[in-house]
Amino acid sequence: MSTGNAGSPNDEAGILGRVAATIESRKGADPSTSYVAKLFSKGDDAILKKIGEEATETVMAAKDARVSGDGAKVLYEVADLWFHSLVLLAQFDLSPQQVLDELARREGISGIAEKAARQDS
Ligand SMILES: N=c1c2ncn([C@@H]3O[C@H](COP(=O)(O)OP(=O)(O)OP(=O)(O)O)[C@@H](O)[C@H]3O)c2ncn1[C@@H]1O[C@H](COP(=O)(O)O)[C@@H](O)[C@H]1O
Repeated sequence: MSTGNAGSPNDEAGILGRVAATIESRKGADPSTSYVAKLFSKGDDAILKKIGEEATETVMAAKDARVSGDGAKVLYEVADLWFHSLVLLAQFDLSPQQVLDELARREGISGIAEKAARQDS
């Protein structure tokens, strides 16, 4: 785990912010030289398809890891999922910082208590 490393060049906000900035810079770039530009050129459905694929591959890697005891593939697949989620956020002009802010807003609020307090629960 990398908690407690705020200020490191690889702290969570740092690396997410840098990759998000690179992704943003690919809007309108040449799809023949950039994977992200290629995804943007294909539009919503192609990006959403990748999210679905990477989520499924994450599930499969976790099931395999329970058998093999090797979690390395889980890390690899979650990185793919997070990366494609960053592309999705950029497609909707949203930023990883906004997701971090939402997590910070929820910090300390029990999921059980939050669900019980919902009007429609
Ligand atoms: N972090 C990533 C990253 N993670 C995964 N991928 C690519 O995501 C693609 C999909 O992975 P898959 O395992 O599903 O491979 P695949 O089945 O061949 O994929 P498809 O061709 O079917 O989409 C692969 O081409 C990976 O190389 C990434 N591509 C780019 N980045 C970051 O985005 C930046 C910009 O990339 P470009 O736009 O390509 O310059 C890079 O500098 C990196 O920081």
